[in-house]
Amino acid sequence: MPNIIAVIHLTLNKPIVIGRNPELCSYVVTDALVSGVHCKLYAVRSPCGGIIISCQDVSRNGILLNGQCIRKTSIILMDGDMFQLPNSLVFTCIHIWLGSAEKLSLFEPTPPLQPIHKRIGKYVVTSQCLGTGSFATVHLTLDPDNHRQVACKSIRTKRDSEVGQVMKEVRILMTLKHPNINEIYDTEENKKFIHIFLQLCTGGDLFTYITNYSAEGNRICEAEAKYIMYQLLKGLNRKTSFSTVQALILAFSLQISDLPAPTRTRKHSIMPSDCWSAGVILYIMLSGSHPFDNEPRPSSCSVIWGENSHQSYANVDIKVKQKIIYADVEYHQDPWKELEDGMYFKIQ
Ligand SMILES: Nc1ncnc2c1ncn2[C@@H]1O[C@H](COP(=O)(O)OP(=O)(O)OP(=O)(O)O)[C@@H](O)[C@H]1O
Repeated sequence: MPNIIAVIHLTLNKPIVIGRNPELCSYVVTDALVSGVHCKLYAVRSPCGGIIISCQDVSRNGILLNGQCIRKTSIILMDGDMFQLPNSLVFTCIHIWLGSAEKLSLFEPTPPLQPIHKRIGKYVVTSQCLGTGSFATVHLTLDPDNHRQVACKSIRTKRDSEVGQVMKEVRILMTLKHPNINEIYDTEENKKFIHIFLQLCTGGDLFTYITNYSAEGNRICEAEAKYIMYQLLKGLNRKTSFSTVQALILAFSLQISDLPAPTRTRKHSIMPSDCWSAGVILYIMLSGSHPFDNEPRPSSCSVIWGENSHQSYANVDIKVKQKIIYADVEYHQDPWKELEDGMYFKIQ
């Protein structure tokens, strides 16, 4: 049984800095191979409702994650993971959620007690699910050759034509290198799946960030919205003619998915559909609500009471589509009256 010399408690949205410099670090380790600021620990809420614990290495000598060397990158720490400062302390990550006992979301992926690993090419794909989208499932993955964790996005394919289309787009995106664009490192294909290995985002998603951490309730202040928007537009400006991308806000390592949008032409340096999506994101950041999708969704009660829930969902979708087509956006209510600068922008 190792000696436990200290326990570091990590609280949501309150980073802990570990290193040798007492003025810059909240947890000081004096060993010679430890850098002034060695690494930073974060706890943020995940889009699925759980908590993401991450460690950003900023050191000269790196850290060991379960015996693997990790350098100058951010990693996600799972329950039971061990990370070690070079020739120094070993930390075991234990997830204890001291918040409400209820599950925060019905869709929270419950990690298996014994994580399973699967080899795909040179990558070790873990059973830890980072999230699911309409077309793909994303798993936490190790890239042993490059000493880093990555995200593996697996898309199930049915037809060869689908594979060709997705791969064409992926190959174009792989040529893009920009600090505000989520990098695609590699791909692997087999008869059933295309696996895309992506830069790992450890800071959660923008929507969860807006709705969980902002002092203004469900929205963020104009200055921060401006800063995030600046980075988003820089990423979009670089990507110009590509149809899907995850713009990455580097400072927070947040990811933003493109929203569905009208058709595009090639006249602008940023595609019209991307401008439209960016406008929607700015609206959400400033107001805390969606400009078009703000109708209440049918509750599960409607199923119990025998109502046709598919029909109710379809009705809401039709209303949302109509609002988009007629640019029916509300600017007269709170908070728009107080947002002087924000009023210069309008989604039309
Ligand atoms: N690079 C990444 N790092 C960490 N988590 C990721 C990464 N990419 C995706 N995820 C997680 O996986 C989820 C699903 O991602 P995916 O790209 O398949 O769908 P989406 O873009 O969120 O949704 P949709 O495809 O339905 O529009 C995301 O919501 C996110 O929580």
